[in-house]
Amino acid sequence: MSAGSALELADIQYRIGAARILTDVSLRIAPGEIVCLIGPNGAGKTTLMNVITGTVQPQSGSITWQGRDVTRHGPHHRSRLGLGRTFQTSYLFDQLTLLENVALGAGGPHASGFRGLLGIGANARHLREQAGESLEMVGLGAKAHQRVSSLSHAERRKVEIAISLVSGADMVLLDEPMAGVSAEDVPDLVELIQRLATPTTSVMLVEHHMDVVLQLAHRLVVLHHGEVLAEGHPDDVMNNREVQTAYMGEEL
Ligand SMILES: Nc1ncnc2c1ncn2[C@@H]1O[C@H](COP(=O)(O)OP(=O)(O)OP(=O)(O)O)[C@@H](O)[C@H]1O
Repeated sequence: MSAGSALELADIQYRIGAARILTDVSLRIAPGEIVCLIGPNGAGKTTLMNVITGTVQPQSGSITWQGRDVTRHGPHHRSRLGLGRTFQTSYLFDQLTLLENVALGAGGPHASGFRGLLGIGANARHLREQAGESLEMVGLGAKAHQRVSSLSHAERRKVEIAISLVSGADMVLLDEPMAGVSAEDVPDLVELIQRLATPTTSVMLVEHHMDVVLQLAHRLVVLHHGEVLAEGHPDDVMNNREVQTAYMGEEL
């Protein structure tokens, strides 16, 4: 692995039948970096996020996380190693409170999460305290005991981010975090995502709203037909003629 990389993908190939979904994808993400993955519809962005979390297994290529080869590790194992999960569709439990959702998410949907939720076991109080702190961090401390069903889209996103924080992720993966979020809530969520990136925590996100992308990204990676078309500083990438051509007819 190259010095300074938290995550490194090398020559990822992923096919479904004869369809080449990802071809020769290589990229590196440094600790503390915010990387935005962009590209036209169907470019392979969500699939690439799934390759990183381990829900999709590439036919070849390697994934190195903090110096360890995790290519054959499943999603739970990667999550335990601090490689966070993606959230595209909301999976929160509407009838549970924010605190219960975060406590459940903290331990994963298995043993420690359920014990935290039910208040069973020595770790339960600790887990609920952590969940409370995490909700404070995302600005939802005052709503900890409300049901998730009462929240706006933006607040749901924040709960998901709180879960990511409490599970100790060193990389937070966000798939379209602004989807469904009303315009007035966007600045707040942008600011929260900026705060997620610390010297040890990186953020990778897929986002279609270019104004959000340009506020957040330290670096852009452009996927097109499953290949990396360009990567680098946002200004350079946006001025790249190949990128502009790839986006013809698409929202840029
Ligand atoms: N299970 C599947 N079976 C067949 N084709 C699939 C499957 N999953 C993804 N694809 C195809 O792989 C390609 C990449 O899909 P993916 O969802 O990763 O793109 P995307 O860049 O995230 O798109 P969008 O911006 O529309 O969300 C698309 O052509 C899609 O139709």
